Amino acid sequence: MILLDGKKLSAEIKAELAQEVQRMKDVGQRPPHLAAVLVGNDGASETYVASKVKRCHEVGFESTLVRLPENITEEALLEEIEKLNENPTIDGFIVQLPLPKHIDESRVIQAIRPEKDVDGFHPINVGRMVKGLPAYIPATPFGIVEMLRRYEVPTAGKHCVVIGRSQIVGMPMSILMARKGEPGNCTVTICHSYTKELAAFTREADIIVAALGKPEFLTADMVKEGAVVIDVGISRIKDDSNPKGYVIKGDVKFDEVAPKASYITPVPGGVGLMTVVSLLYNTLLAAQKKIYS
Ligand SMILES: Nc1nc(=O)c2c([nH]1)NC[C@@H]1CN(c3ccc(C(=O)N[C@@H](CCC(=O)O)C(=O)O)cc3)C=[N+]21
Repeated sequence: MILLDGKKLSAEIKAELAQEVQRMKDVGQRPPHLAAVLVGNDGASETYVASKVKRCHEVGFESTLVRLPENITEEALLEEIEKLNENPTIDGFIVQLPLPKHIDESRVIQAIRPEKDVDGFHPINVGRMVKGLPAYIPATPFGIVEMLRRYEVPTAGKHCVVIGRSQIVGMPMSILMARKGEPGNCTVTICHSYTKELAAFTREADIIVAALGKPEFLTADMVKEGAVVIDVGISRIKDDSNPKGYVIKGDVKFDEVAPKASYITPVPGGVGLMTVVSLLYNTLLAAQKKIYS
């Protein structure tokens, strides 16, 4: 079993980004600048956004955190987005999800200028990705593909089963694994809440991407010997014996699945860390106008 080590890989990628930022500064260019919009004060969202800001500084990017109150109106949020769209010193920005229930997420995402949509959630970027045109690839699937690439995990001709069909992970992940190229060239099955006999699919899978958001859902009996197992889950489970008051659990029952897997990602220390560096990478592409020239 080989551990797909997100900590090690993300550190490598951060070093590459830092070097590129230094090169930009050396030729008199300003560093890439990422902004994050955080509405309300959900604990997990606070942690993720704080981590994004921290990583920016580690590689020499500028970052701006736009904090807005939980009760902000949709119109006022759209005005904030328009300011970021128009601000020439900001290369890319994200609106942290989920948003409060009274706000239409889809409308907010569509208000982001595609050139600055470093999350890759705008329909223009989704459409471009599906068509194989230059596009920002959503950070979590991008990070997973980068892990498979750097560990040289063979994917061509393999059966990849993606559990979950979310707009931010399952859907783009399926498209990336099926598309021409390496990693890619997979036969892909998308499983979701209406799938009958889900275990019959996962037991056939050479590669499993668990992105359904149910802690320790994938157990050893659901996995073929030698499968590649990618765990996208991050659930906070209350645990008073832990100083933080919670522990993080993935969608995979790691201890029992790991001995059967050829490659597996841990949680924490796996996909989540790759997500953050992929967002930085997209911001670098934005600053260098590599997607939209
Ligand atoms: N507009 C938007 N874009 C996102 O990219 C986005 C989002 N909204 N909403 C929520 C999800 C989740 N997400 C994570 C980022 C980092 C870790 C991460 O760094 N995880 C660490 C530590 C986890 C912890 O300690 O809480 C690890 O897995 O080792 C996890 C998950 C980005 N998301």
